[in-house]
Amino acid sequence: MKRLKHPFEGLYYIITKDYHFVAHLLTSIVVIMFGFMLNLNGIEWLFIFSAIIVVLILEALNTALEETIDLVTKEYHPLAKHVKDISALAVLLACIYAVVVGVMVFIPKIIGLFN
Ligand SMILES: Nc1ncnc2c1ncn2[C@@H]1O[C@H](COP(=O)(O)OP(=O)(O)OP(=O)(O)O)[C@@H](O)[C@H]1O
Repeated sequence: MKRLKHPFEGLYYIITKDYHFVAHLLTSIVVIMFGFMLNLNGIEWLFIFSAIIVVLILEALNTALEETIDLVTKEYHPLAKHVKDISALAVLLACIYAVVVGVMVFIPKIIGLFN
């Protein structure tokens, strides 16, 4: 239980400070609701959950890196820019993966509803 305390403190902090993380969480809840409505199978759930988790993990690491950089310097520094930009790129790549998974899983299901 003691080892869970710190991750939950991190969760509380990121939910209260990072609206991007909250947006990802809310989007995930909507996607999961659609998953139940469209009766996804096991493999489809696996892809959906992997996409959700990858985005949330990378958004959390992105926030941690941003805070680390801000701790080191508030001044403009090219290396600080590189770290933040690369970290943002990692989140963007995860989001692209999530969109591809979402389209490939949900579009055939939605088309199936009309056939
Ligand atoms: N110390 C710095 N030195 C150089 N460039 C910086 C620095 N801090 C931020 N930047 C640039 O500004 C961009 C935005 O940084 P910022 O810390 O505001 O993150 P963000 O993407 O707006 O995330 P959030 O909205 O979660 O804070 C970075 O991607 C980087 O290009």
